[in-house]
Amino acid sequence: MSLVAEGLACGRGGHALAADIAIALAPGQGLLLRGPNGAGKSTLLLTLAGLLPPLAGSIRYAGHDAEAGPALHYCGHRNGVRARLGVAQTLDFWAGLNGRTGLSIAAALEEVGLAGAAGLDAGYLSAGQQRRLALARLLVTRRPLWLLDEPSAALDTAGQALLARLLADHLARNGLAVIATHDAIAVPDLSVLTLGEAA
Ligand SMILES: Nc1ncnc2c1ncn2[C@@H]1O[C@H](COP(=O)(O)OP(=O)(O)OP(=O)(O)O)[C@@H](O)[C@H]1O
Repeated sequence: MSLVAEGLACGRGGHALAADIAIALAPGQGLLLRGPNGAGKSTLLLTLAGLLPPLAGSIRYAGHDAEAGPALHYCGHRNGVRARLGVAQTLDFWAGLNGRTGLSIAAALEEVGLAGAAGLDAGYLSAGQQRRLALARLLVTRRPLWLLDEPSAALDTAGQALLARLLADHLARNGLAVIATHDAIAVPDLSVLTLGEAA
């Protein structure tokens, strides 16, 4: 699959935060969104996800087989974790909702370093562990495009290395990714789009 956005403007309440955006991502390519607080990075991700309408321009996802399911994962600031639901149950819920097209629940928890916490209520996880659980959702359902908003928030050094590895593996499988972040992401050859100063 490839992603092409042309002449794209995005904003809130009809007020444009970023305009004239051009994005072209081929299979295996990733894009970092940079820019100060309020520049519109989250707004652009929501627009690419189809959760906000573009104010101008077009977004095309070419070469995706709709019968294979939705093209993208949107992973926002919130982890989507319910305190009283177990860790494995949480992931099982998401896999049931989104499709069991990736790793098993056990394998995904192992991958993100949460195998030992599988039976705990998710509310007992630390902030970084909850973020790891949110990232595990990307693994139990395979989708070609990952839209990630501050994915490294609360992750320790090992968690950031894990995130980089998951991203590199995803891109190596011809996936695509757009990542809004203030942090360094140790994945080679990511392109960068910097949005302007906050109003
Ligand atoms: N529902 C809304 N109505 C009006 N303005 C909004 C709404 N939601 C967000 N905004 C404004 O849009 C601007 C862009 O917000 P956005 O979250 O896209 O920025 P960001 O670049 O992701 O910032 P950060 O680096 O802090 O995450 C902010 O000034 C914010 O206050």
